[in-house]
Amino acid sequence: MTNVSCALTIAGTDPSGGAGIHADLKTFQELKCYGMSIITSVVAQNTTGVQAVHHLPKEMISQQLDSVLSDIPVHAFKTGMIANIEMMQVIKQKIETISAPYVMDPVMVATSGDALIDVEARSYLREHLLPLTSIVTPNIPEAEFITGKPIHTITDMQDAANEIVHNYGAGAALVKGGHLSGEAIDFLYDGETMHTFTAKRIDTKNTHGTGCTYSAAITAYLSQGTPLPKAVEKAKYFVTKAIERSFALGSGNGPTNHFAIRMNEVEQ
Ligand SMILES: Nc1ncnc2c1ncn2[C@@H]1O[C@H](COP(=O)(O)OP(=O)(O)OP(=O)(O)O)[C@@H](O)[C@H]1O
Ligand SMILES: Cc1ncc(CO)c(N)n1
Repeated sequence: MTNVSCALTIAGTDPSGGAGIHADLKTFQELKCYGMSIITSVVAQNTTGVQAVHHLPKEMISQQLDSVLSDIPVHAFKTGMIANIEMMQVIKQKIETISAPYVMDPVMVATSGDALIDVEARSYLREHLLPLTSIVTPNIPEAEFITGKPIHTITDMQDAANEIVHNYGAGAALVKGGHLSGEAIDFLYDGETMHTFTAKRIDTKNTHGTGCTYSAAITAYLSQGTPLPKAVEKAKYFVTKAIERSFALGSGNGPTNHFAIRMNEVEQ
């Protein structure tokens, strides 16, 4: 027996290394988890956008899940890009058997603006997967889709978090303010308390994969037994450092820096 924490991500790929499965595994590694991954779609993308997408057959997604679940414990897991309803149905069936925290990043559109999931799959995600979550981490446009209401203010964000838990059945909702101006404020509503996480806004265009990195960090901390609000607090610190020290790589939105905290430690 070993006491390592095992974290699993179910998501699409990013060959340029900044988002999706790649961001998730790098984050798991930095936060000292044993990382595992189920690939849903192979995405040809980079810092400028998405060039092509190839979806894996649902049978292959199912088989990857069987390979992991029949062999290795999962202490927390996350989902990211799940492109269509067929995939969602298979994933739903499998994850219902996992008794570990479930973090959903309700990925719909990439930082570049490219759509990553079918329009009709958005509603399936909301109706069938959201009620299974321990926490969902929508950005503003995703929270607007889930609630069907526009979000312009901090009060709108808090109302959305509340509604996503009470009306749509999420275990908890973290509504992220990356798309608003001013401080980078996120609200976590866990069914009882509205928690606020604030960081200074960093003046950078290098935000490719911030949502993936943040939700992967939450998953990592939950897999290690950290309680939810503390897991989000620590993940917010991690993602803020990763943005602060992001890489000016590529000609579009550069990637976050998954070893920013380690670099800090080295320099101090
Ligand atoms: N410029 C910034 N400075 C500081 N924090 C930021 C900045 N942009 C985003 N954040 C923070 O990064 C985290 C991810 O939020 P964001 O809203 O960007 O997610 P997202 O849109 O899902 O990401 P992605 O671009 O990967 O889809 C949140 O904690 C948000 O507050
Ligand atoms: C595979 C994948 N998942 C999520 C995002 C959102 O950043 C992305 N760009 N690519």
